[in-house]
Amino acid sequence: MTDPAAPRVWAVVPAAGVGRRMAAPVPKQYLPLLEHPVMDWSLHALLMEPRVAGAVVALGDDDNWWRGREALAGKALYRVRGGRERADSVLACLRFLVAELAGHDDWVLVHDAVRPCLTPSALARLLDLGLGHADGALLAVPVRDTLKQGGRDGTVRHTTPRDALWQAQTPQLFPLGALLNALRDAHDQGVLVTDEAQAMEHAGYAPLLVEGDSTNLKITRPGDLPLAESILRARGGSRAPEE
Ligand SMILES: Nc1ccn([C@@H]2O[C@H](COP(=O)(O)OP(=O)(O)OP(=O)(O)O)[C@@H](O)[C@H]2O)c(=O)n1
Ligand SMILES: C[C@](O)(CO)[C@H](O)COP(=O)(O)O
Repeated sequence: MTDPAAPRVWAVVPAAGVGRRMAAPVPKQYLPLLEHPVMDWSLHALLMEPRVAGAVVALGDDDNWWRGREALAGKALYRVRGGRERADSVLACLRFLVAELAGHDDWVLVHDAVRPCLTPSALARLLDLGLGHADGALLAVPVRDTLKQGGRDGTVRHTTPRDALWQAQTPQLFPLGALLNALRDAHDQGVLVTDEAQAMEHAGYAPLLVEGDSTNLKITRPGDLPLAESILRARGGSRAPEE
């Protein structure tokens, strides 16, 4: 039973990329993963969380995943046209929410369509810790490898101290109004942000880092798909996404 006093949370899923680095015949969010499209797993992980009200998905013009879908895991799905950059796709989702669905005090949970291995426990931890933090919060993992700065000639320039470095993941959780303003200002100022937290930082906020786990990988290059499959199989095939 969800807490009636808790803010409403909408999932925002950017899924309009073309997947250049994957070099697959179709954008990677549509590739099969244990007999379901990658993005079904990502959406299912979000929508199974009781505190998530529904999802707005940014899709490309040549999408054929949607096929009139209106729900997944019993929650409402809405679609918008994605933009040139990931940030533009997220902004399109936020504008739709403000115009059509959301209330002023609602929050958004932005999650890459190509992160299919998000666990319910990591998502719950982010919501438990982040919903009370007005600057928002994001899942991240501490950097584990030694980091090298490379030079143009392919040699090491220097080793970067890693003790305070984190690898940002998604979901990233923010108050809807604050994130909309931050992304819109970053766009208007020509600041290309690669995640939502960067836009919020640019606006002067300090999002909370919530430790996730390294299995929440982003499907980016060909080797990532079999890795995601082994992660899901190790969880017992996880809970396959419902229609
Ligand atoms: N204009 C864009 C670019 C990306 N994305 C989405 O943002 C997420 C993370 O982006 P990334 O991994 O970079 O996906 P692509 O942009 O498709 O990959 P590439 O950079 O290799 O082309 C993906 O779910 C992707 O579909 C989006 O909605 N709109
Ligand atoms: C949002 C993100 O997944 C956080 O690590 C990442 O910045 C997306 O980068 P991409 O190049 O758009 O995949």
